[in-house]
Amino acid sequence: MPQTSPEPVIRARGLTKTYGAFTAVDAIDFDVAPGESFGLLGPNGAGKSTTMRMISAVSRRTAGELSVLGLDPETHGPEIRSQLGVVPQEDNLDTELTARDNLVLYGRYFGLSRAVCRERAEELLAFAQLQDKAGAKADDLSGGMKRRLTIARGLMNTPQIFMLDEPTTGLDPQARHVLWDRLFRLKEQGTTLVITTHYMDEAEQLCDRLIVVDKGSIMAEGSPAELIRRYSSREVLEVRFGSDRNAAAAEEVAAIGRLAERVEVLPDRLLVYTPDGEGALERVVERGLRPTTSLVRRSSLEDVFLRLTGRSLVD
Ligand SMILES: Nc1ncnc2c1ncn2[C@@H]1O[C@H](COP(=O)(O)OP(=O)(O)OP(=O)(O)O)[C@@H](O)[C@H]1O
Repeated sequence: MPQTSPEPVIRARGLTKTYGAFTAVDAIDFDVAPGESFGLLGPNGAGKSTTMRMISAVSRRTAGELSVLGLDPETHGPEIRSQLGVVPQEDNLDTELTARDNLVLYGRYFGLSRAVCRERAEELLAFAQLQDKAGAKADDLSGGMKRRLTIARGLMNTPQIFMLDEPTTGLDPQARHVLWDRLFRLKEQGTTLVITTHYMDEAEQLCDRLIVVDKGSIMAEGSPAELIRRYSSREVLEVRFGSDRNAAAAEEVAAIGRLAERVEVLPDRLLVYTPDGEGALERVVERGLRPTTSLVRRSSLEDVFLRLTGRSLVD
């Protein structure tokens, strides 16, 4: 029997948003399958939040088609919003309320009974590892805890699609890992996740598939591994020669035959894209070039972004 792919839970065709003469989202096409963890990866201003707001039925599209759970956000905003969980870029908790009351009150907005809200709040406090903070004012929680509480709050209505705008921006590495672990659990439970991020490692950790967006357009689409395969080499040799020597060294490195698929010159180092980083380093050294430091690593989404846009995504 031919395999039929499931109906997408989000379908965008020619989706566009303009603000006056400025085009923030420029005719983008994408589908999100049920249970998928889908990412929008791009720098600040790429149009990620604007796209999220159109999906969440809080901002109207200017042109194109958009369907969320089979419904048009233009005409079915309330129905769509009741099925979505939303974690905005900035935490907007009620700072004077306790962690528990933030959850209960939010559940009440969705028309859930007080008893259901209380039960669900306890479950989600446990999920967010905040049981011992249940009675603490939201304002007194750390940044990572506030973020976990915002995530718990977004799950109060047991959403079919969970939308997270830059979930870990501003958090320290440990807090980010705790949060990734929680999101990974949701993914395992089959919740569809839509995540925007400008962190490559976050996209690699959490997303089954992603679109790389820049200036309102989609530059590439695929799984992290596919994108790396398609747009980068297997390994990258990073060499530094000192800032005044990098450009000259780049020409010499590029001149070494069959050494590299591509050489990128960054202000502080050269990136040599090659199937064999150690071998490439040996040949650089054989040529009498003496880098001050060298490092061989696997290609990452950062390399994909650099290839696609000519710019580095790191702020
Ligand atoms: N209400 C608005 N009026 C005018 N321009 C806007 C408005 N909202 C967003 N923009 C512009 O649209 C572009 C895309 O913004 P958007 O917030 O979607 O980007 P982003 O990729 O989410 O980046 P960030 O992570 O900084 O939010 C930006 O140039 C932004 O200044």
